[in-house]
Amino acid sequence: MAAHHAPTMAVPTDAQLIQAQADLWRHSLCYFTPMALRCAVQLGIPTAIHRLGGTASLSDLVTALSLPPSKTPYLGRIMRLLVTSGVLASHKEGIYSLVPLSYLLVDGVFIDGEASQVAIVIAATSRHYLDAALGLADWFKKDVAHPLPAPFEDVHGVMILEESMALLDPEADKVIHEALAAHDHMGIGTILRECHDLFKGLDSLTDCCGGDGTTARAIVQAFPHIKIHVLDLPKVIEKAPPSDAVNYVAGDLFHSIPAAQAVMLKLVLHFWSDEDCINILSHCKKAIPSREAGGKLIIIDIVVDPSSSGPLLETQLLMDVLMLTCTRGRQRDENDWSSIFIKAGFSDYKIIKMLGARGVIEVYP
Ligand SMILES: C[S@@+](CC[C@H](N)C(=O)[O-])C[C@H]1O[C@@H](n2cnc3c(N)ncnc32)[C@H](O)[C@@H]1O
Repeated sequence: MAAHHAPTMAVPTDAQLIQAQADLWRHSLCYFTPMALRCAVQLGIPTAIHRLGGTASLSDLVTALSLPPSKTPYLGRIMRLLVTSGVLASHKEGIYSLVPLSYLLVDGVFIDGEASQVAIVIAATSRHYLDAALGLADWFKKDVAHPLPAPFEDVHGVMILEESMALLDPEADKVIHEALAAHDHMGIGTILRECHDLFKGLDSLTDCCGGDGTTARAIVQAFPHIKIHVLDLPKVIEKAPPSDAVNYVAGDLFHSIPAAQAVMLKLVLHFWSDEDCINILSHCKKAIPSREAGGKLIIIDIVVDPSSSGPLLETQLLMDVLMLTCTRGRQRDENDWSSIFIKAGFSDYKIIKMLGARGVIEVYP
């Protein structure tokens, strides 16, 4: 018979139990916040508020969005949750306005290029993501041989961002790609303003997995003397807008990376396992000169800061569980980064700046 161990925690007091139950309700139901956000985006609420001059009452919104007037009180309840969770503001009872977050959900918003983040909301709250997350417990119980498929692959039988996903559900695949583009396009303007020295003095740069070249074109606009190569898969390069300013290279980062003084990996490594990252980083090392000759890698990715707390750490951890659920990659803290740099043969690195949840890291051969 199993030995009976005394519980290590004392029975909570009544006050603690009451609080615990309320907390449990919140933790079990807080998925309604992203659902309300999805609803607001699908109805076009941020765009409507913007077009109405920045503030709107419920009846303004019902009219602007051609909703049945009978739905007005129900809409008010969704709006109340969105205000409480910081997605919208309401400085005067019944009047709603945008906050920076909801400004990013206005159609056609332009900040250093197209900046709408609507696709991220739609992809992150899609059935494909939710079904993958619902499969987590079953995935944990399976003892599968390496390479371990992500829960997304386990549930859907296809890999996210691969051709197989496009064949399974072209519409969902399109949404996921749009979300990725929205995610990637944000930020280079800020990086150029906040980390100007990052590119100063470089004569050439390879943007490894540089997508359609949006980032590279922004860099070359700010630093016209830098010769930039953009490496990505042939299917991506084929669709990239023509540009005299950048040299597009269709290829595979596991095979060869165009030589340059610096190689940049922006939002790339979180997608790959440590083993793959070490392989990628070793290829990058071959593409750059010595540290004395100015050789370096520029990595822009989340740097989880376990010593922080609150919403920023929670965001980083949610992004990590997203990676766990949908990819074979992960988000890394400084120790994790340092370990893969050393294993790939680099001698040193420096976190140049943290920009929100992301860090800008220079890695030296
Ligand atoms: C998350 S996106 C990063 C885009 C870009 N760095 C940015 O920040 O805008 C990842 C990119 O990696 C590319 N990619 C995936 N596997 C690749 C491979 N084996 N070789 C080259 N590029 C690859 C994808 O096509 C995609 O454009």
